[in-house]
Amino acid sequence: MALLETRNLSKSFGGLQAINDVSLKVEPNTVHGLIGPNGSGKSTFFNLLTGVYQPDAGSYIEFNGIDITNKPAHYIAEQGLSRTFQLLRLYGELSVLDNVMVGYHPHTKYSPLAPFFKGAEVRRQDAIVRDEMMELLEFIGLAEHAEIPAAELSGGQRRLLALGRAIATRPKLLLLDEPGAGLSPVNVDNLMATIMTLKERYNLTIVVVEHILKVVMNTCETVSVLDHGQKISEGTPEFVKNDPAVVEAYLGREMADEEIRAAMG
Ligand SMILES: Nc1ncnc2c1ncn2[C@@H]1O[C@H](COP(=O)(O)OP(=O)(O)OP(=O)(O)O)[C@@H](O)[C@H]1O
Repeated sequence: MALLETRNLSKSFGGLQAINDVSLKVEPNTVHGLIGPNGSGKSTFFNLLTGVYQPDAGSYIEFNGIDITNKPAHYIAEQGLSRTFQLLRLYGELSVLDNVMVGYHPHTKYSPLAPFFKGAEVRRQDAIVRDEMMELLEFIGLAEHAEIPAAELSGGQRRLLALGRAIATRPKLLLLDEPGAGLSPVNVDNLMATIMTLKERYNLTIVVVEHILKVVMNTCETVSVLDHGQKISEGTPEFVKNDPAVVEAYLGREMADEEIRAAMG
């Protein structure tokens, strides 16, 4: 059974059909890419999945066997659907460790005030959470920076931290919104490796929107392509890369032939 399924998903803003009748399935424990030219509807698609936007009538979204159409964002997040943002939202003054602890917080069983009345049980839980979060920081390569304020991290490290914080919420499905944007080529390679490691370690399913097609081609089992809000192609990276409809969609945006080939290469 698919972990996520949309059926006839549509969203219009006034006269503009930003998402047009998109049906797709995301299989569990896969990395699923979502690509398309600028303005093709990728962000809108994420916003529909996470309950930021309400879809048009006739749309249906199912996650983990539950109908999440028109459900509020907090309910959808509680079901285990989590996302990272293009714009980072880190707590700069908090330590790196505290930033991932914040992500974990909904899972702790005691009240947020409990640390002020630390009993033995609370201290025990604190220690367990700390150990788990340190392990997560090890995985994303930030353990040695655990105690410094997040604001002191480099751009690439902050992106890793944002990823770590999303994973700390223990999602079943993680939506990554352009994780590679602004990264150096070396960091892009690290990011790809990190995505794959985290997927295995935390048994995640990942949907990734990414303009750096190398990331999509190297990490995704399946790729869906949007153009003008419609799904125009879907399949393995190899299939999509060679699909004339996809090349056409990018060319239609006046991208030179060599450029698209190089980007997809
Ligand atoms: N809140 C909104 N109100 C009106 N129009 C919107 C809104 N959000 C998105 N749109 C429009 O919907 C279309 C799809 O935009 P969207 O941001 O989803 O595309 P995208 O594929 O994520 O683009 P990019 O790759 O540039 O981030 C665009 O024409 C955009 O202007």
